[in-house]
Amino acid sequence: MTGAALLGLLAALAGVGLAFSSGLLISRAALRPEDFLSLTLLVTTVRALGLGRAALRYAERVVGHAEALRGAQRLRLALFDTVARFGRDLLAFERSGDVLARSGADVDARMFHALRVTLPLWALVAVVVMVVAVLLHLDPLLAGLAGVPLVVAAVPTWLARAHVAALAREESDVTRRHASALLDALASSSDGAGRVYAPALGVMTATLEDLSLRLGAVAWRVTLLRELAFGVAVCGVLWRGATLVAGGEVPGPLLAAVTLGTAAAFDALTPLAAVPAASALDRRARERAAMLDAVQPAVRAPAMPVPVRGGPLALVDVSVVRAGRTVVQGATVTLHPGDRVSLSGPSGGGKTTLARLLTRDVDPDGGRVTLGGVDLRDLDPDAVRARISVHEQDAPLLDGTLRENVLLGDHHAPDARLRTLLDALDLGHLPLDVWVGEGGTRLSGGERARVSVARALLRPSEVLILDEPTAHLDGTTETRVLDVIRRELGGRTLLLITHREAPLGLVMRHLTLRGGQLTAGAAGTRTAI
Ligand SMILES: Nc1ncnc2c1ncn2[C@@H]1O[C@H](COP(=O)(O)OP(=O)(O)OP(=O)(O)O)[C@@H](O)[C@H]1O
Repeated sequence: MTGAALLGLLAALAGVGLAFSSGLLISRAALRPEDFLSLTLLVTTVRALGLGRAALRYAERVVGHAEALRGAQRLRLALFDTVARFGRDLLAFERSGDVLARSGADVDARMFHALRVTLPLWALVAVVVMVVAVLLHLDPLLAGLAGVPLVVAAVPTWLARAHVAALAREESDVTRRHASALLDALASSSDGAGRVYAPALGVMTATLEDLSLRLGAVAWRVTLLRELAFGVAVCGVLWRGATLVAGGEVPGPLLAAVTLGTAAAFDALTPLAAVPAASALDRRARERAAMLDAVQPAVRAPAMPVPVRGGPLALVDVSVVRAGRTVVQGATVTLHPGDRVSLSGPSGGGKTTLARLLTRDVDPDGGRVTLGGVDLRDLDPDAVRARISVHEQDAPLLDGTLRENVLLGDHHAPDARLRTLLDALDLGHLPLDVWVGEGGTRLSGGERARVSVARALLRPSEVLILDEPTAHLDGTTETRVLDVIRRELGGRTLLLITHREAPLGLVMRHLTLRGGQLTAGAAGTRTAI
């Protein structure tokens, strides 16, 4: 049992003890106020239990939440490790609403399991045992009249557990689907597609309302039966206690004590109502975690990685099949350190896929991708990626300031360096502190791309992969950006993916990917430098 559970259990027992001793004190004080010494002892007991119960509750909350937060930290780190395995492909496996639910509701369900499930069950057992043991000492019938309703009051919760668990699981599933659909609707609201989601969101909202009403209906029935059991127990104890007092078998002051003690014991039943739902959500969260663990990401790190030693990056007879279609077939090319190569070809022809082979975001279905002659599959993917700086086609930006986004390239870059680079990229009108919005939505497509290019250029790396860095730009700005790339490149290897004419002086070789075939030289008027 955890420290918090032990404290909670003691607090529950202290609550019953407090009611019992208070009843005793009130009756004693009323019947024999002159018996000062025994009253002093009772007053002290009541005070000790009152303060003790508050202190125990407080300590249980502090210790319990500290334990839960430590558990949440472990769970979140494990979750980040799991989702990080998917790299940039995460959203091909998980919808963003699901990722949100995993890091919110699922972690909550698992971290509070001990407080919401284990503790209430232990506390109830301890309280029932204590009350029955004390009352048995006085009279078996008295013990039965208090103990039986206490146990019976727990039965409706027990009987309703499967129903409540099913409703809670459905509620959590619908909430997750609702979050996913809402995020999709928000993400696509600019082209009106959000309206497509409205009917489905309406249905899910209605389902959630219905589920909440059905859970409420179960809760009030369980509460009503618990209160009935409470009434039966208190009346029964009063009746039997009064009979015993009248017969002289039990001293009068004990009547108030056992009645109040029995009433207080019912407090232990209150948290029980939440146990089936909490337990079901914990199980659901564990199942979902196990399912995600079982999914194989596109790439896996080797158990014993070979140390990365640099050298040429090469594709050796590489083939890639995506969605049943061969997008790269038998591609062979070597990028020597300092090479500057452009890659063009029709849309959907596999250029980005080829770049992702080099960063090991995907593995080839045939052939090998090597760094310094070693297959990337034998290297630590993080170490490989640390050597490569990438500007992705859709230029994803994080919700934050311009400075925060560019600093992702190099955390130590001073403001002056950022400013010079951004000014050179024609972004002088954007202050470093400007908020770029979620995904960079407060910037234009061309501005977003240039921020992403700045970040890639800033990153200390040996290889630079720029996937259509000038796709959104007018001719003048494009020339400017290509000049900056040329200046900032230094001796780095460059792979420039472009649909446009690769600029003279920037690249040394042209590659074309067409119909899955990678060929040297480009169609049309290109001139190799
Ligand atoms: N994660 C994925 N799962 C399945 N298929 C994919 C995935 N990513 C890309 N594809 C498919 O692979 C093919 C090549 O895509 P890729 O993005 O490499 O093309 P591209 O040449 O870069 O295109 P563009 O010039 O339009 O950017 C496409 O048919 C695409 O649908």
